[in-house]
Amino acid sequence: MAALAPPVAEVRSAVRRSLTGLPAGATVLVACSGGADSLALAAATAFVAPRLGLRPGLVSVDHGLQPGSAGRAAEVVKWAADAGLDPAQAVGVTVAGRPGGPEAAAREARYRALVECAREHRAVALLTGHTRDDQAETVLLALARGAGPRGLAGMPQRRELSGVPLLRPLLDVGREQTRAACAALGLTPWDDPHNTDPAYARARVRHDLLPELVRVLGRGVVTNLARTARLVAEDTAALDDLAAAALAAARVADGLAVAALTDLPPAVRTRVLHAWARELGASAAALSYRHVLALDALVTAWHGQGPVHLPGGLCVSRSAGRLTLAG
Ligand SMILES: Nc1ncnc2c1ncn2[C@@H]1O[C@H](COP(=O)(O)OP(=O)(O)OP(=O)(O)O)[C@@H](O)[C@H]1O
Repeated sequence: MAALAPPVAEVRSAVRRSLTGLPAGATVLVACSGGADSLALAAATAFVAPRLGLRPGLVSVDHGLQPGSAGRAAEVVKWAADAGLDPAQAVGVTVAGRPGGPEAAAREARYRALVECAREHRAVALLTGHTRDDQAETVLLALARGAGPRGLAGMPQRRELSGVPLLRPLLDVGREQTRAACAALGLTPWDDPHNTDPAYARARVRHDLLPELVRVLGRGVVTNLARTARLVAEDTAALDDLAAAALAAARVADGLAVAALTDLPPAVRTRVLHAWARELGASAAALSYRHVLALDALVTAWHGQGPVHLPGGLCVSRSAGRLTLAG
């Protein structure tokens, strides 16, 4: 028997680690674009899942934005069905124009369709092919836009999306490995032209910035950026726990007691205010650093200023030593 190619073994091990412990008999669904990362993931899942008593399936979303996209999704699905993935399904979505550009709209439509599919098939996990290189790019982009620790923490290995667990089994695997795994298995991945289009910041980071960083600082850069994300994520989780306890302690019937907030470290206090604003109904996407700073000024730089306006038409004011929702 031919020896197993190391990249294939590496991708399979990563998938095994991610899927171990899921309930036997359950369906796990791979989100596959046909690109090297998600194709390697799908092939590994087709191999590993049945050995763990799980049922592997695949869904490929056709955004309808490029010529031939429906044919490509159909090819992925045909390959998947032959590889034993069931369901193997293509789903078309309509991408509406919206602020943030077509990429943002496509991502939103894609995740909505993927979650619907996962629900329909009662999947216990939806798997995406994000790699260590994607993580490094995410960290660099977050650093450049001043996103703070929440951005620098990058993508988690696991999160919930509208009640569906989303897993990223390849977050510790390099992109080179997924390409090599596809080659070793005789699979021909599709190369998304968007991934090389310099109009997109991520494509510029991928093709210009990261290779330059590797050239200047050495090959460890990608792994080190991904490790930074993991370390920041741990610290951020600890600060979030402290903030949750501080928020509970600051609550009064109609808002928050300023005296309970004043002496908190800024990193905890701003988290308390962010979490409270979210509770009041401000959407995470619309709530900016500027809003949180304005709330913080009601606590730490109080000179009788007027209310703070938050996204969603919310209005917070300070009176009698409390922050309350006005109106
Ligand atoms: N059209 C799609 N249908 C289904 N899943 C998708 C689609 N596009 C992206 N995904 C999922 O989201 C992940 C990240 O996609 P993205 O395009 O950001 O990265 P990528 O590095 O180009 O990945 P890939 O090489 O798998 O296309 C993919 O690995 C895949 O799991």
